[in-house]
Amino acid sequence: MDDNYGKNQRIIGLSVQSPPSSISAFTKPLKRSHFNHSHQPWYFKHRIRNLKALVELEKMASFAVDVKNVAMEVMGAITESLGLSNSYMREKLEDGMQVMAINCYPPCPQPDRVLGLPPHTDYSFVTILLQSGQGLQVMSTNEEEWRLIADNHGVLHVQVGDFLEVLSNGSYKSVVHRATLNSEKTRYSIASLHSYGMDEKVETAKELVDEQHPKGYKGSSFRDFLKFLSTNDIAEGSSFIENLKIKS
Ligand SMILES: O=C(O)CCC(=O)C(=O)O
Ligand SMILES: [Fe+2]
Repeated sequence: MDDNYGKNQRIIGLSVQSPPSSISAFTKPLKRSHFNHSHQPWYFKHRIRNLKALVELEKMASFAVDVKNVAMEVMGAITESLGLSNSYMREKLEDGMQVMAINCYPPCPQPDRVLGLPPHTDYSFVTILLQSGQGLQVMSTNEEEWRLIADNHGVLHVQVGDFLEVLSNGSYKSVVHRATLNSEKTRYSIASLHSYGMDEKVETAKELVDEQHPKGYKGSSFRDFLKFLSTNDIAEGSSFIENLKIKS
């Protein structure tokens, strides 16, 4: 069987809201997008050529703004749950980055033999995912089994990423997840990953560090993550969060 059959065809749009300027933007695409970086550049070229595509792009932009608002709300509630204020990271997150990954998984005749996306964690504080059908699986907290996330139409799935594990000093754990395939129909997902700006380091909140809870993670930025990506293969099991852990 062709090894790539049914595998994720990923199209990435990056939105950078603070300098240095962006690779490609979704949140205000008609004003300031430049789709010069994509795993499949033909996609955007094709899409922005006609009016219908522009309308779709506008829908995507408005979805991106809505999702960002959800992420802001969720992160406010999470920092509160950690005993920090609701606005603890509001400004940095507001001015930060939102990466939208649109994933397309064509049907596969032997879905048990191939994965759409291999197990990984996301670098983000939170990832918010919309899926067209089920396929996302998360590793249980005891690391013993994969759990399928139900496909409730239109429901947003919120998932903890590496930066939240760092900020919370390990109270929140970055979720290991993967995408599985099915033999019947193409599945789409839109993942929205939220973080600080390119060079803003995420540090463990000092309020969460004491003698019983020593600082467990090195600080890092989105650029540090990109550097890590350039020399490590996440598909082969390299883990950014493992790399940030301070070994005692
Ligand atoms: O398609 C999915 O269900 C997962 C997507 C994902 O994990 C990602 O884009 O990082
Ligand atoms: Fe992911």
